[in-house]
Amino acid sequence: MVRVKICGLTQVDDIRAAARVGADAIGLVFYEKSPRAVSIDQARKMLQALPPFVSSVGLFVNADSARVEQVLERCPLDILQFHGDETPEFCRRFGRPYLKVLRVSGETDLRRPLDDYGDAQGLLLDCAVPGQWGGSGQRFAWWRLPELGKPLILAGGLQADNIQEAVRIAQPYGVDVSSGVERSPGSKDHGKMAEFIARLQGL
Ligand SMILES: O=C(O)c1ccccc1N[C@@H]1O[C@H](COP(=O)(O)O)[C@@H](O)[C@H]1O
Repeated sequence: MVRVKICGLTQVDDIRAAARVGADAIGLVFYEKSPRAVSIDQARKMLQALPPFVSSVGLFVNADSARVEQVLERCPLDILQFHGDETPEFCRRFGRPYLKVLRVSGETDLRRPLDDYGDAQGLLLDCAVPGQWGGSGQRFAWWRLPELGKPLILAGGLQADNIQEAVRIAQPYGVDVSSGVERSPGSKDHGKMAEFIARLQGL
């Protein structure tokens, strides 16, 4: 079964719903310019509602180390997701499991980034959209991802209607969805979250 992360949650109710419908991980956006950004206080409350065996991921975009440390001091995050131009040195500075995001538009040689970010838990592939860091709802041209000994996670424009095709083509370790399960930016649609996971289970 492909692992699922639902990202960009902003409400305690969304956390409970994501866990109920079977998400393996939830993502909280600590990037102030995102419509899905959460404050540290909001994140703490949401994480308190997280049931066991569901991982929490904190998403950052070119944050400075002090900001990441400040979040980590107050929020018990399991994994960091670096969605900007962070260097390998920066990503490993916190001594926490992390995912590095690569923005791609189609078939890309992943060996170099895998070497550079050799201690990452995995690489997450999102669609390259000029002027946007992520959460764009845009997909890239999927291709069969190679076996390179590191989990590869597919993101970018995923939704219930295309998730089966995406997984059949790319065969990723996991998928990450945000805008495809929303009614408006930052407001998750619980029915769409359930449908997304049901389609994956139907594969
Ligand atoms: O969600 C955001 O607002 C966001 C902002 C900045 C960087 C990344 C962001 N979200 C991540 O982008 C991908 C794709 O999202 P979508 O499913 O196409 O909406 C995903 O990893 C989100 O977590």
